[in-house]
Amino acid sequence: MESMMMSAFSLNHTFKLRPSSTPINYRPSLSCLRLKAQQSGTTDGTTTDVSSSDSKVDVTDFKVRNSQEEISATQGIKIRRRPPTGPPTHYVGPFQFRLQNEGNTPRNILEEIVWNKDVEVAQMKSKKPLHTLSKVIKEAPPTKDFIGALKASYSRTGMPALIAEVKKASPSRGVIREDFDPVEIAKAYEKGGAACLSVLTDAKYFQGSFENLEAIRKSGVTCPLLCKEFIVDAWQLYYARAKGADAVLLIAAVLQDLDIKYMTKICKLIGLTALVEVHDENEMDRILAIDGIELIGINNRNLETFEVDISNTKKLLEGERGDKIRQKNIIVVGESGLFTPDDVSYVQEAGVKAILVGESIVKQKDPTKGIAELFGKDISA
Ligand SMILES: O=C(O)c1ccccc1NCC(=O)[C@H](O)[C@H](O)COP(=O)(O)O
Repeated sequence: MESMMMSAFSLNHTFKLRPSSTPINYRPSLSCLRLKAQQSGTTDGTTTDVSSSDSKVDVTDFKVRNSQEEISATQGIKIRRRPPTGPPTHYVGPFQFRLQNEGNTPRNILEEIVWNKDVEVAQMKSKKPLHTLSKVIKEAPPTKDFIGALKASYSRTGMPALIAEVKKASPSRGVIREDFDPVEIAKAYEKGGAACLSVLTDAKYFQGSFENLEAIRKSGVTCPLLCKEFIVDAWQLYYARAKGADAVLLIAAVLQDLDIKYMTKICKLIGLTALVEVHDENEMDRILAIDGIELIGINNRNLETFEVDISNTKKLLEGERGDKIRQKNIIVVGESGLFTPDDVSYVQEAGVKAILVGESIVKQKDPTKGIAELFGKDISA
């Protein structure tokens, strides 16, 4: 079973589910590929071309999507990874219309981001297939120790290690910093004592880019870099690594348990640290049940509603969950909505060893000073 799943990531397996006119956002996900291989009777995950009969394809595709929804439901995942009913198309003469309905309209911003990402990744993948990325990665310098940097900073300062976010804009805040120079900001963060940096690479919703990530990596900044993306496909892990990332974000609200399990394995294989992000008790319990997780982020922002509440970090670290985290030696990162030294103390008392901060420091004219203000002291020395 295990080898079959790993082989689903391999390049040589192309899945031809529909004729080429099919919208790309209906390509099967990582998990779909696994199911597909099972359903077509292959034991090694290799391709079965089922395109010879369209109706057979539609039924299989429908079953696969339904199975995925069932798995997500049993895990309490509300985010639908792609539009469940597909975009209905209507033709009037030469014109094609798409009508909005419950099945093809995202329910919230996170769902919208993920649906867009699915399309974007399919396009990027066709331009840079995995074998090309594998070659780049083989030649690339080794990654930097993300967790090591967090631990070293915590020991040095006695305060949560800072993952400082290079963030120009966001869906909840719009443009946060107009005069945005990613390299300058990254250098200012490093000077101010940041242990690691988080670089947003999503263009559509955050005005970020992989060019920013690459530019920061090549600028002489030595902090380990987190590629802050919406990962929906294992290919993105290779892409992030090829572009200079040392760590990636895996969002539990989006990914099923098995995806998280195998993506963290791939991360280890290619030298990346996985920061697994949770927002509620159910997501925390799911992640604590997976072996090998070393770094968990608790997001204080509800990505479906934008509501920010830093007591979320405390809530998820109380009682048995906190005990389990300590037993497993997992480092916890408090994420979002941290603006003052009191906020930092609050999440530190709750049990975090690191914090991920964007808005409050990136919007300061001098982000180096912004860090000192956030901590209430200079943490650079
Ligand atoms: O920031 C948003 O509006 C947002 C919306 C939808 C999905 C993700 C979003 N943000 C990602 C983050 O969690 C933050 O960038 C990060 O934790 C830093 O938060 P902050 O310090 O509040 O800028």
